[in-house]
Amino acid sequence: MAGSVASDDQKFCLTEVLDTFKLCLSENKEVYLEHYVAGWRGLVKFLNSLGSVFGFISKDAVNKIQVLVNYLNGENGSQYVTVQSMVKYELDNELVDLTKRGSHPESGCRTLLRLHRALRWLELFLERLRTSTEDSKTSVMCAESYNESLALYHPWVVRKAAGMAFCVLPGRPAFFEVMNVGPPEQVVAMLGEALPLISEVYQITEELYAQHLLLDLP
Ligand SMILES: CCCCCCCC/C=C\CCCCCCCC(=O)N[C@@H](COP(=O)(O)O)[C@H](O)/C=C/CCCCCCCCCCCCC
Repeated sequence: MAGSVASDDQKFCLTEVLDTFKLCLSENKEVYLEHYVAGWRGLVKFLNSLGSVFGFISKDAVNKIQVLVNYLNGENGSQYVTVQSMVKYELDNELVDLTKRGSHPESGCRTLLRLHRALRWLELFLERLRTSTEDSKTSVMCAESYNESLALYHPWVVRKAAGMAFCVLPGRPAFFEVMNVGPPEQVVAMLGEALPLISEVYQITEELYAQHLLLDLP
């Protein structure tokens, strides 16, 4: 099975990812960047356990996570505690390329936007997984979710490569096993718990970006 090659510290566990997404929201519904990137790190572990064909996707996600981690650990790290404070800081200090790529090609705002769009893919995919039946195909669920979300922002060549990678996704039983939660009923229950959290983080970020006209950052 694809997941068995992962060493223990690299082994994915959906429960851990769920825990990080639980920590993402502050009392006043701000999104903590530290936990947001930790959630993505957990998901990348899962992706890596599916094999090297997903390497180009994993690499892009890791690069983007690293950009945000560098901001968090950098001299202005206190401005990057929440997505809300990051947006305010970068906009107030003109650190975002708003219409075309220029002197800030890797702003926190545009980098997070790419992961934010991927979070929508995740939400759609997990909902399909949750409501799927034993004979549902993960490749089809993944492709449909991708076409409704991330694909809208990707050029043909990326869409093509992603489509080819989806074809080698393991079937639903093996996929559920890699999720490392337990029997299918437990996976479905866990997904039911995870989805509202992921949706809330997505919605809050979406509204913040819409309010500041940041949804189309180059
Ligand atoms: C809970 C268990 C089940 C779900 C586990 C899912 C694990 C997924 C982990 C990571 C997902 C990858 C996130 C990819 C972020 C892509 C960001 C992006 O759009 N990047 C493109 C644009 O970047 P810039 O050029 O503007 O800097 C970049 O061009 C992308 C390149 C790579 C291709 C991205 C394809 C994304 C497909 C997402 C589906 C992943 C398939 C996972 C299969 C389970």
